[in-house]
Amino acid sequence: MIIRKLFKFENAHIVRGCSSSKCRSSLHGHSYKVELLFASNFLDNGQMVYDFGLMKQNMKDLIESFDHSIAIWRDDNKEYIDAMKKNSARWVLLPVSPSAEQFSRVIFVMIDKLLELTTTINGEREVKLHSVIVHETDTGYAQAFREDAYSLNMGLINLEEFAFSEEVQKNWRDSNLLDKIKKRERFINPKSV
Ligand SMILES: Nc1nc2c(c(=O)[nH]1)N=C([C@H](O)[C@H](O)COP(=O)(O)OP(=O)(O)OP(=O)(O)O)CN2
Repeated sequence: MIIRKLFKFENAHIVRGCSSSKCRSSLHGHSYKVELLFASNFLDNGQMVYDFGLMKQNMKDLIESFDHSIAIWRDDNKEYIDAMKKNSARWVLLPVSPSAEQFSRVIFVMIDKLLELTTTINGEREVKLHSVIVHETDTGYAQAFREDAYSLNMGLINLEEFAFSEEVQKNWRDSNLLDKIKKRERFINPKSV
């Protein structure tokens, strides 16, 4: 069975090198919709694959990092990167360019790592992240499956190379969220949410 949970955020970016001129040369924003799809052949004590409420903790915080922030590709030109960081309190620096495709891969890797490190306590079994869909507009979206997220053909997504501004980190329930994931520390799901 597959379940899906929708998240939303507002984000600004430039996607260098693409064919659409307005997209590659002007800073612009989108109201993103992100769908996380989880799969399991089992149900938990509440007869659910994975309680949607549990997704609104650290998973939501990771996705909300992009809300009202600027997604910056670390290989963009230094002048642009410095200007974005100087003028926006909320920014996320990524090892890949922020196209819908790369956003779906980035979010896949973040959520997948978090899920892998999470001890579930309500009978959840073999819950896997199936795919991540990122709707950039009402008419265009990208869907990353596991093989896409970890495909070297599309560029390595290494969490070590992510940087979140202080203002972004301040809004995480757990201010060490990313460091804990990087250090592969374990998370235990709350009993009640
Ligand atoms: N495959 C992709 N193509 C494009 C991406 C992308 O991430 N992946 N991104 C863009 C731009 O960010 C652009 O702002 C969105 O482009 P577009 O879909 O053309 O947006 P519109 O709102 O103009 O779409 P309409 O369907 O015409 O309303 C470009 N391409």
